[in-house]
Amino acid sequence: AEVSRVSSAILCPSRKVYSSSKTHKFCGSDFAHSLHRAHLTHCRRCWWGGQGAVCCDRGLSSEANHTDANSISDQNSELQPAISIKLQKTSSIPADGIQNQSLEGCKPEFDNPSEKQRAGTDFSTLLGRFWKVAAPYWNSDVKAEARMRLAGVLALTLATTGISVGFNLLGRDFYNALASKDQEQFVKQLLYYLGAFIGGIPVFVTRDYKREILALHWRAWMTKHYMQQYFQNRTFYNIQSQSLIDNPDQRIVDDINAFASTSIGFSMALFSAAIDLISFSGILLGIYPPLFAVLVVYSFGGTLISVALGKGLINLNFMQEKREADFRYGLVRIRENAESIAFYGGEGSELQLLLDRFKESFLNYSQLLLNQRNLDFFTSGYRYLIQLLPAAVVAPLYFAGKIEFGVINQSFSAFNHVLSDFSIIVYQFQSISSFSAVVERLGELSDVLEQQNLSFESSSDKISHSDANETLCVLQPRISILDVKQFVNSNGGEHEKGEKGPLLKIDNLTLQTPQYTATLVKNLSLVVNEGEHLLIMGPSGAGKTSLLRAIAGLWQAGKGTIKRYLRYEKKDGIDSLERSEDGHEINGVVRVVSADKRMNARESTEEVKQNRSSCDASDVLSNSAAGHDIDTAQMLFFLPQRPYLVLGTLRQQVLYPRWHEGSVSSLSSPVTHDSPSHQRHQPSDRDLIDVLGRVSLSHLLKYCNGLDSRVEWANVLSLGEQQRLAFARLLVSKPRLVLLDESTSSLDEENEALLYRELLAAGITYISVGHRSSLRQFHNHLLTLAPLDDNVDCKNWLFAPMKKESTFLGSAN
Ligand SMILES: Nc1ncnc2c1ncn2[C@@H]1O[C@H](COP(=O)(O)OP(=O)(O)OP(=O)(O)O)[C@@H](O)[C@H]1O
Repeated sequence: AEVSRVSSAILCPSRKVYSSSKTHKFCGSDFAHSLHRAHLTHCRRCWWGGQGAVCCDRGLSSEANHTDANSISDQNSELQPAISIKLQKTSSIPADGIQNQSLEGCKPEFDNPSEKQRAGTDFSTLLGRFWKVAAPYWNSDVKAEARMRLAGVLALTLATTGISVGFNLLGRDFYNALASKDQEQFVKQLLYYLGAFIGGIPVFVTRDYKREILALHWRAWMTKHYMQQYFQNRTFYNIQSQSLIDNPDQRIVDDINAFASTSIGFSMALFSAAIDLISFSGILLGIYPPLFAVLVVYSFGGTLISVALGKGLINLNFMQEKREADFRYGLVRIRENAESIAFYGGEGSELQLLLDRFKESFLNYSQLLLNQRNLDFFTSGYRYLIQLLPAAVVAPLYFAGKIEFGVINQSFSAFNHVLSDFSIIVYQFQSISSFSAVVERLGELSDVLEQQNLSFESSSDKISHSDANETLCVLQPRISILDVKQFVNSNGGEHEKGEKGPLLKIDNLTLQTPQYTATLVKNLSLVVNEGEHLLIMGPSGAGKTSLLRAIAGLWQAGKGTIKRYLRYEKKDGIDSLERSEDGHEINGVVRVVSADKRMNARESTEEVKQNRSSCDASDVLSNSAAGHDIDTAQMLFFLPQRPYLVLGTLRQQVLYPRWHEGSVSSLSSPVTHDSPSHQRHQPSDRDLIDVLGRVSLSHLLKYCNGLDSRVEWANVLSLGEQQRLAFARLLVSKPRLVLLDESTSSLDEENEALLYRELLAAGITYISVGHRSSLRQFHNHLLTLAPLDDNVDCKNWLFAPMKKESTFLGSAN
């Protein structure tokens, strides 16, 4: 899409309305994204209006060529020069209309990015997208197998064309025998015909079967490929939290399926059309050359008219897919939140919301049907006229006695073949339009996945695009997250006796929301040592959960460093090449910064490549998602307020998220020191039952018939039970550090104390977020966050040791 359409309004409270005056070759979401990255969306308040509004506060450099005196560039911007782009004042949106629409904070992203791009997808973009989506499979590690299958299908298609030509010749002789009342010849031709059917039909059936099989394998490969990218570097999370595209699930399930089967179908149709054209054109030219000329004029005229009539169908099909997916998603949400809705008595509102969604689908489909009807008026006439056309052209020759009756039938058959080859666009226009929508949706998904993984890997945090004279250059500050590998001593001990090393160091951290729209924490520095538990408090919305997100690596917008000392490596395995400049030795422990995020990204890519090599339909489901930093995830655990319960058995609930690997840390081994990943083992039933007992959930075993019973856990368990189950997971996994986000909020004080005691006993260090003052007694330090005041340039946090008002920790230690 063109930027001038997408960002038709760039609006700011203190400035006027701008739009790009020039067409850029960026699609809408790329552009909007780039603006976000460039910190152009820093305003706290902005005005909205028009289509695809992007609000900005600073960042456009003074190099920008403005036609208005009220320059949009911000001389105070820390980030300039960030972007060089030609701008002009737009008159499309009245200023009054805008100023009446003030919103709290900037809207971070388009509501419906896909919808903003609807206007401008041209044929070459579509073709580019098709190539981008289709090509990887044919160049992948399974390319030899894929190409062999394709060659087989092509050979069968060729064979079926040959058989069709044979039928055509047989038909001519058959009708000639009939017309000349030659019974002997007629019976002979009839037998030939039957023989040809018996020999030919299996070839047609086998071709169709092989074609479907090829499409299935292609789909399997693409599904795995897209899912790997979707899970890599937590892209699924970014897509959701930043609303990058709508309904990725539908794109992965339905669109890939449609893409693979339709691509194969169309390719084969085109291939057989080309062969047919060559074979039957000869026959037709041999019968009567003017007939061929009539056919060419007829089919080209028909194609042009159908393209003109049906051009709106592509967009309508695209939107139909989206509307249907939105409607289905709405219903899924009802199922997931049935109880809350029932408690609220929200049926009426939900019904209305869903009906509104369905209405959108209905209206779009009505429009689609209208367009199809108009196209059908034409295509039906086009189809029926060909019943008469060849006979009308050739009949004078027959009446003049220049050709036999069988030739009329032969010309009719050849005409039909050649015409349907020439008219492939007319006949298939509706399928082509829905296929184009599929290509676009998958192209968008592919762009977003690529962009996410690219931005993750980009070492300079600088993304630039160039387009002829226009250059968009974006600076994107991000928090550095360093995973520091620790090497255990040969005696298994990590530190000198009594020494507690750091688990987490935060250095000068400024944290912002993912689209850089708001700053939540400024210049935070703190250290969490092993066994020193931190409580984070502060008013709602101050950024407590967001800080945990940053520590977990989910949010990286901002600056500063977070170092996590969570990974182990055997000391014997030290590779000198792994040591970075930061590597140094403290108290006999070698600490090496060896696994920052970028390195993980490269490792992940390698892993994905390896996984790709073994991709076939059978292992699509068996292979685990690649590209996740398992070691760190193992050592760092996050417990949200509302635990996520998987669809599975009680055993799987407790072992989540590692049950598929069969590798969790030993329940009997000490947590903090000797737990390199290779020493983990699958906990026994006894271990699991024991751990359920420790979190007061033994009753579940009786109530639901053992560890392997399958129940809709999220519906059956109370929120407090779910929170206790989450603690059971924690005790099984035994991470070094756990982030607890109000994860005991639904529990009574007694159970809360019980769970914290278990954590202490297991030697797990924790960082809790909470509002209840009862939590204080379980922690050594308190971090208090306050909402950030933009007008005051000072830190909004206080980090201090907790007063010894309770003896809980002292007695526990
Ligand atoms: N994905 C997001 N994009 C933009 N802003 C967000 C996003 N998620 C949260 N925020 C905003 O960030 C701010 C901090 O949110 P956070 O969840 O960290 O608050 P909190 O201190 O944990 O609040 P509470 O105590 O109510 O849970 C809020 O103003 C919230 O609206």
